[in-house]
Amino acid sequence: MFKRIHLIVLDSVGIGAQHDAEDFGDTGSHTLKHTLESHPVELPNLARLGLGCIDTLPGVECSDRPEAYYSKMNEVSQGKDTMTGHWEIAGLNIKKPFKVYPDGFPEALLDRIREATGRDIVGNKPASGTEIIKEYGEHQMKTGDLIVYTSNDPVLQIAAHEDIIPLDELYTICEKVRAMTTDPDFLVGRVIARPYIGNSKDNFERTENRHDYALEPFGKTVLNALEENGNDVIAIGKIDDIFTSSGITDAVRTKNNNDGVDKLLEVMDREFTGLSFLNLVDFDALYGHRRNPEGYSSALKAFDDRLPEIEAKLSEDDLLIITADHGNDPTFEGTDHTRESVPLLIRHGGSGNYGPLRNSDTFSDVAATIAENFKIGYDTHGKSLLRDIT
Ligand SMILES: O=P(O)(O)O[C@H]1O[C@H](CO)[C@@H](O)[C@H]1O
Ligand SMILES: [Mn+2]
Ligand SMILES: [Mn+2]
Repeated sequence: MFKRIHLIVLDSVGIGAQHDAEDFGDTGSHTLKHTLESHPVELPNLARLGLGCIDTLPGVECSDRPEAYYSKMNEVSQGKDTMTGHWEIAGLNIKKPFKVYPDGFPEALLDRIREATGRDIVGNKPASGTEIIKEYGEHQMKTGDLIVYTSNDPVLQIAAHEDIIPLDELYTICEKVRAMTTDPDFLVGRVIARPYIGNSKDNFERTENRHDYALEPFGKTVLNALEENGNDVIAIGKIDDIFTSSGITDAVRTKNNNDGVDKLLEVMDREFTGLSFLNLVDFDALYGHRRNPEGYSSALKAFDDRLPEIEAKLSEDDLLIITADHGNDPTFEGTDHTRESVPLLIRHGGSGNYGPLRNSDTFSDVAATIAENFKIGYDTHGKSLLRDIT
């Protein structure tokens, strides 16, 4: 039994279209391969763990003596968004896809928002967040209207210039809209505050004051089971938002991927028993959705550079699990997530009998592994990998 499990989600770092990718319009997507083909970088530490043995990846050799267990996992849930991916990692199977709004939100909902906020609304369509502020930002600066938009993800996003709609007000508006969008008529997976600054469409820039308002997970997760059992569950980065704090005993905020690794290292220095759970969102938010393979490659390299610092803190009582929540191939058409399998890398502080694990039919194998390790009798459709981890 490991005293602590450190789970890292590399947000959107998929490893190739999974068997049902066609149903999602994502045939042929492959985040890691296409990113590395487009902008080659060396990932010596991920290669050392065995990343290049999971699939053929340009520049990432399959190590003869991998220093981790490796495999890939498929997503069983009917969705490819962040909440669905993380909730499945934590043991749930989301059978009914979240509602999406390809034609914008219904007028009745917009009316409620207008009434509750005293502001009018522009946008109301699927859009890229950087494009929509170019389109409506100057209008917002003149009128104070809210810029509401969505994507292929189940999200209602509100972009607001920080000088026109102060952050406090934007957050209050998002909380109100969150409360309006939990019933089936207007169900939205996440409401997201998207503040930005600048004085014209040529220099608008989004800030790190983004805030996500998710829904409560649809069932009991392994995080809830851990908490009930008296274990620590330390959320780092977006994890607290993704689970609406449910099953989380402590939350640490982060500014970016690099800060996320810093915060994980600090958490690893603490005395605790249970789970640390980190999400590194920059891969997805800054590079995947922006279809920027060069930035994506650099972010992979930056994470790879820092991996030895994390490994150096692993004792024999610590298990490190690295995986992802969906794909977001920066070379693929559109600007949305891609339905992909995800890599799974697992190691502890000692020298294990490292090598391939069976592939997983569901991300919930991670939850089952955590549950078995902490002997908390959590019921999930996932199957534990623990007996193969020596
Ligand atoms: O284009 P931006 O605003 O970055 O939005 C992206 O971020 C959202 C939440 O992760 C996704 O649904 C995607 O639409
Ligand atoms: Mn994600
Ligand atoms: Mn995303």
